[in-house]
Amino acid sequence: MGATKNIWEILEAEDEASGNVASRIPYSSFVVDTSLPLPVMIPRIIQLCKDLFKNWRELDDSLFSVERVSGGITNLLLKVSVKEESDREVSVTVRLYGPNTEYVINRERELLAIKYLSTAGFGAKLLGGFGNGMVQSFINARTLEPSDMRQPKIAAQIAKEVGKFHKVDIPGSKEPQLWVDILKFFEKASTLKFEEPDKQKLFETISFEELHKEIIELREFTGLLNAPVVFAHNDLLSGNLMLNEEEEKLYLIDFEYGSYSYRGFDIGNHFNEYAGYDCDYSVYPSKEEQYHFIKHYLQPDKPDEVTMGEVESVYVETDAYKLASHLYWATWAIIQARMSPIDFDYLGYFFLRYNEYKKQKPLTLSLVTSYLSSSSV
Ligand SMILES: Nc1ncnc2c1ncn2[C@@H]1O[C@H](COP(=O)(O)OP(=O)(O)OP(=O)(O)O)[C@@H](O)[C@H]1O
Repeated sequence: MGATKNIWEILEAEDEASGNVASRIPYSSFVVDTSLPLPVMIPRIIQLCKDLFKNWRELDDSLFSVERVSGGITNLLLKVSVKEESDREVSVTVRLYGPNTEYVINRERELLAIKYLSTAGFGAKLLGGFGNGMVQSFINARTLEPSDMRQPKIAAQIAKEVGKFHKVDIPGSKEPQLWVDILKFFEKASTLKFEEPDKQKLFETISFEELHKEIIELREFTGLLNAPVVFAHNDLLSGNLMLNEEEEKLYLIDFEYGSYSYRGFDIGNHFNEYAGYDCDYSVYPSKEEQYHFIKHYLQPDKPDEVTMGEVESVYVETDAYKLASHLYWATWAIIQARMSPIDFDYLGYFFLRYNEYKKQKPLTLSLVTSYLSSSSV
């Protein structure tokens, strides 16, 4: 928890140095025990909100209502609504970090990203921080389902928003983190021990030597593309896309995995997510659907004027880095299988992603090789 506080101190110092004190985000050292049942937790959440926001301090607890927001598998997300006046209700979300999430999420990187991305108009506004979580604005929109993402109009909206997101400048190092993160996951995953004998047995069937070789080879191979590096979301699954149809406004949310990375990774990873948690890769977008997305990504106002050369280069990068996305989430899943309190078959998920990686690899290698030999990359 101390580490989280340090990050807030750094952000505060940055604001002070840049004279940006007016927009300073309140921080409370309050910690909410995530194992508490919701009725016991509610008064603590109200107390936390009062501690953070001065204008709520004098309000009676009966003016607050707290409910669980469904959908999150990593964190506990609550909606707090406050009747500030008889005709004015304000809602915020309170996110409590899930136990052990620090093994796969760099909170410092996440907070920096939220700060700059929310200023650039992406995601929910950051309103406050506390010992084991943060408070953000509540977004009035529906969360997408995997099947929504391939609807041409929605796909174009997503592509356009991702294109804008990739243009945001986040201060600090611009070194791509993809392989650093995959290797970090690998180091942790390869040294785990499971208490449950069944899980340990299944874990022992994983060849870490082979997995390591695949990671290094794919890093070398994708490196040949010299692919552009952007600040990438890295987790563009349907649950992280919210759409307000009336306002035609699409929100990219949840920047937990955001980092500088290859644009093809963000797009290939998004396409892999058409398959949902069931990993039905038969629904991976067709070449035509990918071109539609890529054209809107590259030129939202005049998608038909994008040159085929530009479309083809993003298409090839996407296909190459979709393999990296399988390796990323496969190694991540091994750690989750050991660390996450969530009842999900993470080891099964590892095998689904790794097997798909092996299945797709020959086709992708031949696509990239013929692209490289026909162009002067
Ligand atoms: N600011 C917000 N306003 C309204 N709803 C939100 C907000 N943030 C998240 N949600 C809803 O909560 C769900 C889970 O949020 P989020 O993805 O941030 O949590 P998570 O625990 O990191 O989940 P996962 O691990 O599945 O990505 C979203 O799919 C969305 O439906």
